[in-house]
Amino acid sequence: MEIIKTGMFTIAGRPNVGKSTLINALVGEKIAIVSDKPQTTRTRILGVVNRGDTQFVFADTPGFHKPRSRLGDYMMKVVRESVADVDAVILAVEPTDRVGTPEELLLERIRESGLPAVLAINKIDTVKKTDLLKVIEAYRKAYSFAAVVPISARTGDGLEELLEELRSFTADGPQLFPDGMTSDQPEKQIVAEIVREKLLLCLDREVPHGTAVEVTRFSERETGIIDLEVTIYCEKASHKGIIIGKNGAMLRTVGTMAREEIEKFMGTKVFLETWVKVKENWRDSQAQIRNFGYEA
Ligand SMILES: Nc1nc2c(ncn2[C@@H]2O[C@H](COP(=O)(O)OP(=O)(O)OP(=O)(O)O)[C@@H](O)[C@H]2O)c(=O)[nH]1
Repeated sequence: MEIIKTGMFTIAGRPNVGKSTLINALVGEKIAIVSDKPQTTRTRILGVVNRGDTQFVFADTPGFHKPRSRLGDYMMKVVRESVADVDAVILAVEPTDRVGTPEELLLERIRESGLPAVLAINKIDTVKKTDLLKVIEAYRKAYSFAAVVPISARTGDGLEELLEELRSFTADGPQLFPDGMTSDQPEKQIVAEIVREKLLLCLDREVPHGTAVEVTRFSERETGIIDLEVTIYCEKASHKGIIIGKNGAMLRTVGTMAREEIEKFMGTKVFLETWVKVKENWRDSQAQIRNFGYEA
């Protein structure tokens, strides 16, 4: 069907509320990495969903938090900018009946922007219906939302209802992204993010949060096989040892898990070579941050 309507939406919410899971579930493909550790998402990621005559474009944003380093400053900037230029804001919240400080701050910003806000109460697979009513009531009292939709990004519950609510904020306009394009993320970046996700999964919190991943080689053979070389940068020599692990065991595990997922994503066989390098304090250096694709 020809696309004649488009809408841009931002998904705001505290760290770990499930923004990346939601954007992946809406798009139907993994474009953002997910982990149980907060502050996983570093850059703005766009996800594209076509339904009938409408194209929905979603922007995932880094979790709302207090900056502690330059990378933190940059993430806050992305959050601030992401509420501009959109048709409506989706505020994703945990299914708890107390409006927390991060939510109050986000609502403050949404109010200032004058944009309509749709409340998406996520993770409803973890609460009873009666408790959900209390959550709805607490949020209805706190803000006048254009709509309130209980969802589970994990099971897919409520997602079509969410799209239906968002349809009223779309406007007549040309298709923004071509058919088949589900994200503005270049493949290289998605590959790097998959590796970072596996680091987050396999290592204790402190180590992966100080890492950046760069795809240093990406070439395709005539047979379709893809050769990848990925360099993992960490902040300390001691972290390098942890990432590599005893006899390289940790790096092998991370590499295997990443490769399997990259193969699924690319739809072809992949050879993955991984390197670990120390780059001290990269998080505090503007130039380095830009170098890793987090445009400041
Ligand atoms: N039970 C349940 N868990 C969920 C749901 N959605 C997300 N999660 C889990 O919540 C955790 C955080 O999910 P993410 O999607 O990474 O959260 P985020 O808001 O993008 O996090 P940041 O990148 O830190 O801002 C993961 O462990 C998810 O599996 C849901 O609907 N139900």
